[in-house]
Amino acid sequence: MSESLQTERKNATFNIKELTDTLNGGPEETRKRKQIESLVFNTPAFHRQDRFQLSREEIYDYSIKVYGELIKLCKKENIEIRYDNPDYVRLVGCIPEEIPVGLHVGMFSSSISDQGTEEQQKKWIPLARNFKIFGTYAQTELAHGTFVRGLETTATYDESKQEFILNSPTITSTKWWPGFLGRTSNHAVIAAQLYTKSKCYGIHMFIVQLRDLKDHKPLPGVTIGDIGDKFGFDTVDNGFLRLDNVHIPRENMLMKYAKVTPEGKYLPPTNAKVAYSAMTLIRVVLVRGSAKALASASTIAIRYSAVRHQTETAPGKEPQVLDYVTQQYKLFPQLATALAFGFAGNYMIDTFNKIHSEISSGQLDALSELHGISSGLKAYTTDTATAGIEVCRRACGGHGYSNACGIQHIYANVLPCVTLEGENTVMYLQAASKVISTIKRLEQLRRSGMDQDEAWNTAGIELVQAAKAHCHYFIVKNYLRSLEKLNMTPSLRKVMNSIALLYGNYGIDENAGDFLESGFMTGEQLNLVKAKILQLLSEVRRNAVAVVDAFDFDDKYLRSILGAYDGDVYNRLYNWAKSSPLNKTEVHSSYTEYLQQLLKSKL
Ligand SMILES: CC/C=C\C/C=C\C/C=C\CCCC(=O)SCCNC(=O)CCNC(=O)[C@H](O)C(C)(C)COP(=O)(O)OP(=O)(O)OC[C@H]1O[C@@H](n2cnc3c(N)ncnc32)[C@H](O)[C@@H]1OP(=O)(O)O
Ligand SMILES: Cc1cc2nc3c(=O)[nH]c(=O)nc-3n(C[C@H](O)[C@H](O)[C@H](O)COP(=O)(O)OP(=O)(O)OC[C@H]3O[C@@H](n4cnc5c(N)ncnc54)[C@H](O)[C@@H]3O)c2cc1C
Repeated sequence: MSESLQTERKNATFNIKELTDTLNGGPEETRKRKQIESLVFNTPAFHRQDRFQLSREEIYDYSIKVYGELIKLCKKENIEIRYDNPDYVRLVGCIPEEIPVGLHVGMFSSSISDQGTEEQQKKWIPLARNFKIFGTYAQTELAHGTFVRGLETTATYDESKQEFILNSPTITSTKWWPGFLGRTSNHAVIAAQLYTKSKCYGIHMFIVQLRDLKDHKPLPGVTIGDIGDKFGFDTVDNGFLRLDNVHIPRENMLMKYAKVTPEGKYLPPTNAKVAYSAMTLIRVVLVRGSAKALASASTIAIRYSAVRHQTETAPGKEPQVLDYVTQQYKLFPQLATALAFGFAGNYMIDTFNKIHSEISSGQLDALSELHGISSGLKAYTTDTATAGIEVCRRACGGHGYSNACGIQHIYANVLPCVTLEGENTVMYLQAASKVISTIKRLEQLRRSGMDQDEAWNTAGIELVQAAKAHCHYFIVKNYLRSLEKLNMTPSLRKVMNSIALLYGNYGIDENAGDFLESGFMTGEQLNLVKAKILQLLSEVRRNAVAVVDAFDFDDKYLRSILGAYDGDVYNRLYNWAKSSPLNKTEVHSSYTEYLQQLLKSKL
């Protein structure tokens, strides 16, 4: 155990277990979480030492193995695989890889349970829940992702056969990006333009079988594959799909809201956007996912900064890097942001569950409001978390650039979330639409309108800024309100208040221009904010390691040599480097193949 970390933990002014229980929702929740996590951490199949030395194909193969192990484990422990089952969420939450079950449960199954009729749910949900079929959610196409109404895949109703015929009419209509589509899934919920009696009724969702259940071969009319290597998400076979006259029964259209009768008559839903429900769920999940990712990166960087000593500040005295105010200014706001986003994630899940049950009973009034706040928070938290994770990585210096740091994989897994489930700029504009549309509606009542689209496009930058400010304000307010509601001992509350105040003041300092421009604050007041930040950094310093310990991330989850609990960084780093495949032999074969000839040649 690193002496520095031991000292940090001894100096803490609060009880670490109390904070862990507070963040988990109580000691019983902590016990349940640790019990569930031990199932994963004690199953060797979930952990490969050489995971980051595998080829793309080996990594995919490994992810499918983990998929199978997870399903077996859930069956053995009688844990129902549902995104709204807390034990399942705990279990899948401690597996750091993106694995096929995410899309199958989080989008394929949830689309059917949210938008399928009773009969459709009775037929498909048991098949999905018992993994008799593997599904994904195929909406995005080669040329359209954001503009859902512009998707080109067609589903044309043939009343003589009471079937829909699905087609990819153009190269640009090729489904492109859906996770686990390329090699894994044998079914998909597919978004397509619905045609009946030669009229188009817009985007609707259809269950389509893609592969034979006996030999997994693509069915007739289905062309399918992986889209190739990506920046990250290397366990995921994001795929492409083309459909050539693929016939499905009428009953495969998800018809809880919109319907097509056997005679081909279209019956519209009360709110067409209910078809987008699966996206809203994932946006909600991504808020909490961003918090967890930033908390992981903060844990690694803060522990490492407590272990790392660098540069003499007095003869013979090399301080911990964490004692530099610049290092504190890098890392402590990330720690504060991770906590703030965690509380925002809890709020989002609670709000989603409340509105989701209303929607399930047919009350769709709050659908648009849920969409606005989930879109805005998804954009704001994923943007901020990806930037903050990179700050944490850079704060680790040279070793932060080694895969032994562990932050790279966190970053690579969170980075696509600024795009998937709604490109963030467009998502901000969904939050701004609520704010600005009310103001514009008032303006339009008082005077004749201008060209709305031109005004909207011209004001796009301010709209995004308005949405960001709205989200930031919401997160600060929710953070403080959440702390007020929590029972904490005075020692813990003092620490948590300092961190929350740091988050608020840091946010003002980072956006000083807005506060000055709006006249909300003067330069002198902003100087007070900067002074407050310095004071708060020194307050947080003493407890920073203890606070990240309270996140209670197992070393097997963090997979970080720099951020391991015991802080034995240098020995581990040396052994990790020696185990690199490149060091298998004393002399690499490239010497005899190439270098030796070079040395001998007369060049
Ligand atoms: C359990 C979790 C497991 C795993 C999670 C981890 C990782 C997941 C990994 C990968 C998953 C990735 C999956 C995907 O990426 S799926 C594809 C995602 N694609 C998108 O997000 C597309 C983004 N675009 C849109 O959502 C829409 O096009 C739009 C930008 C919102 C515009 O929609 P459009 O139909 O054109 O709307 P308008 O005609 O402009 O009308 C606006 C009107 O509609 C309301 N609205 C829009 N969307 C929704 C919605 N989802 N819910 C409710 N209401 C919605 C909007 O508020 C507005 O209402 P008004 O009252 O103002 O008219
Ligand atoms: C790792 C990963 C996994 C994915 N998984 C799935 C999946 O499982 N299923 C699925 O269906 N899809 C999936 N996607 C696709 C993803 O949902 C889309 O990429 C995303 O919705 C963005 O759409 P796009 O790619 O068309 O981006 P575009 O919209 O083309 O974005 C390009 C640029 O255009 C700008 N822009 C676009 N529209 C506007 C506008 N109206 N106003 C202002 N600016 C605009 C954007 O801000 C952006 O800067 C995945 C993507 C990734 C990266």
